[in-house]
Formats: sequence, C-alpha cells, structure tokens
Amino acid sequence: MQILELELQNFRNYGSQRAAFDPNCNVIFGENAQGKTNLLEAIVYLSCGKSPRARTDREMIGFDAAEAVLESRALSRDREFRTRVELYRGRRRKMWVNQVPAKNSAALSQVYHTVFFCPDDLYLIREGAAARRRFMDTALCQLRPRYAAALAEYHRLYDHKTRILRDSEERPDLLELLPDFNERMVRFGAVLIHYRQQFAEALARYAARHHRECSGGKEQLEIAYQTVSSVTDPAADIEVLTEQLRAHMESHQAAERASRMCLSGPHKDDLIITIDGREAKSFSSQGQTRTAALAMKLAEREIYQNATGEYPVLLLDDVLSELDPRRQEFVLNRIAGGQVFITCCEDDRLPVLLGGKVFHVKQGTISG
Ligand SMILES: Nc1ncnc2c1ncn2[C@@H]1O[C@H](COP(=O)(O)OP(=O)(O)OP(=O)(O)O)[C@@H](O)[C@H]1O
Repeated sequence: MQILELELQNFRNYGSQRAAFDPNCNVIFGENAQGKTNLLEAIVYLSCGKSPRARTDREMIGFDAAEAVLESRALSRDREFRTRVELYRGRRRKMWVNQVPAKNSAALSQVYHTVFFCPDDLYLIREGAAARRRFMDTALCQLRPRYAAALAEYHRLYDHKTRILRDSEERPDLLELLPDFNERMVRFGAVLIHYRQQFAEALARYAARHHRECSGGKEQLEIAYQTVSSVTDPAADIEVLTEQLRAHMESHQAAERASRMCLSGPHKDDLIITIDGREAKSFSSQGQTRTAALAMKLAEREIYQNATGEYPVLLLDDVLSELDPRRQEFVLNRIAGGQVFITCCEDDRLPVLLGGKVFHVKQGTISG
C-alpha cells in the first residue's frame, strides 16, 4: 500500500497543496506549528473517514474557507485508487472512490489502511480500559468484517438495554424485553471475545518482540486479554464462549435490575499491559510508556500485513522525542517495509539516515 500523491485545498493551514511521495520513506521536517501533523491527519482521514484528533469535520476546514478538499492517489492490491473527500461547513461531507460516490467511510477503508502513531498514543498505556478497547476495535473492524458487524450490533443492543434498565422504574413492563436482549448480546458478545482473544494473542507476541529489541533486551512487555470472569478460556470455541457468557449474564440479572445499569460484559474488556511484571499504567517511565505504545502500533502493522499480505502505510508523528539515542535508532531500523511517513523537528537529522524523500513544511506549504 502506498500513497502516490496527495492534494489538499483549504485543509487546516494548507491553502492549495500537491505533493508526490516516495514509495518507502518520507521524512517531514518542520518547526512547531507549521503543518506536519496536519499532513499526516489528511492521510489518515482519507484512509478511514475519521480524524485521529478532530472532533468535528468543520475543525479541519481552513479558518477562512467555506470548504476543504482532500484527494489522494494510492496504490493498493496492485491497483491505483483515487479517493476524494469534500468537507463543508453546515452540510454533510461528500466522498468518492475512483469517482464513484461513497455512501460511508467503509468505502474509503477498503482502499488503503494506515497505522498512525503520535505522542498522544501514550493514552494506550496510561488511560482506562476504553482506550485499549478502542484500539482493538479499530484494528479488528478493518481486518474482520464479521467483527465490525457484531460490534455494531452489540453496541446497538447495549444502548437499548441501558435505556430499558434506566426507564424500568417508571415502566416495569419494559423488563419483559430483557431476556431477549440478553440472549442477543450473549451471541454477539461471544463473537467479540473470540476475535479479541486472537488479536490480543498476536499483539502480545509481536509487541513483546519489538519492545524487547527496542530496550536492548532489558525489558519484557506482556499483554494479556481480560474479559468477563466466567469465561475461563477466551480461546475456546464460540459455542463454549456463548454458554459461559450466558451464565455470566444470568448471574448478573438481579444486580442489573436493582442498579438499573448494564453491568459486566465484553463492553468492559481490557488489555492488561505489564513491563517486567509491573503494571505499565502505574509504574512505567515516560520513555518506557512510549516504547510500549510504539511496540503495540508496530505489532498492529504486522498483524495487518500477515492478514492481507500488504503493509499498511505507517505514519509516525514526533516519534523520536523522549527516546534515548539507542531507542531512536531501533525505531528507525525497525520501520522499514512498507511506506513510512515520519515527522521531526528541523534540527533532528537522524531520520535522514533512512534515505527516501525529504520534505520541509513551513506555514502550511510543503517543499520537496
Ligand atoms: N482549521 C484550521 N485552519 C487553519 N489553520 C489551522 C486549522 N487547524 C489548525 N491550524 C493551524 O495548524 C497549525 C498546527 O499544525 P500542526 O499541528 O500540523 O503542527 P506541527 O507542524 O505538527 O507542529 P508540532 O511540531 O508543534 O507538533 C497551527 O498553527 C494551527 O493554528
């Protein structure tokens, strides 16, 4: 997978910009606040219809512009694709793949895939379970359509069940609907556990290797999937998972009715991350946290490559800061394979060792 060319109009601080990229390595230099992250954000947005940082599409439109246009020419599965998105203030965006209008962002996801790493990704280690579930869900939805469908259905049922429980004080008759909701959540929940277990197992294996090598063999990263307590083996067959999840739901029924809240279930799943046996969330240093988060992203790239035969485009934003020189060198050695974009500050010459194409970004203008 490769981005051959990108064209932006009024996207963030870019006016009218076109750039052609190297198939392997693209080093994006620039001082602070010049547009390096904006460039990576545009590439991510074109890959999935979502920004890794903007809350609304409007945020990405140039301050003085009415609309923004993003367009890419990409190579994927030995074919060339053109994707185009137009963002407007006050009306819905429009998207196209090869000039055919796309109804939703799923059409963009089928063209190319990105793995984006930025300083905020420390949240993967430091924050609560929701951040790690989001990481698993995003990766798995791109890889397994069956997972994406089960997750959407599980969320829909969860929201509905939450409303039933909340409103049940005034309308006790609603509780009659619960057994049916529970049964459907059990069936879709078992599918989620099945895929999450497989993903977590591969993630643990690859990420441990990256982390070990990056720390010069000194540190051991471990990742374990944690789901509801009554599931004794998340790697068991889906039928077994369904039975155990059903027993779990039944044992929580009385408590859910009493608290009028949807309690335990796969919606509380987590990844337990430890470095040398200690929980990383509480005990790891800034550098260790960054190394672990990066190891997880590199592992995600490998899982995707194994499943599809193609490397996703790797986007590394400000990855070198807070790493000591040996860890920096590891990162630069390790990212080969597939197309890479790496941003850094002007005085950081290390990435030039990577070869490839060098760009300078200044006030929303890229020069090659
Ligand atoms: N919608 C917008 N319209 C115009 N400019 C914007 C918009 N959103 C953000 N910017 C500007 O983009 C600039 C930030 O760009 P970006 O985040 O890409 O910086 P960067 O080069 O990655 O910097 P750093 O090295 O500090 O991370 C800021 O000056 C910000 O004001």
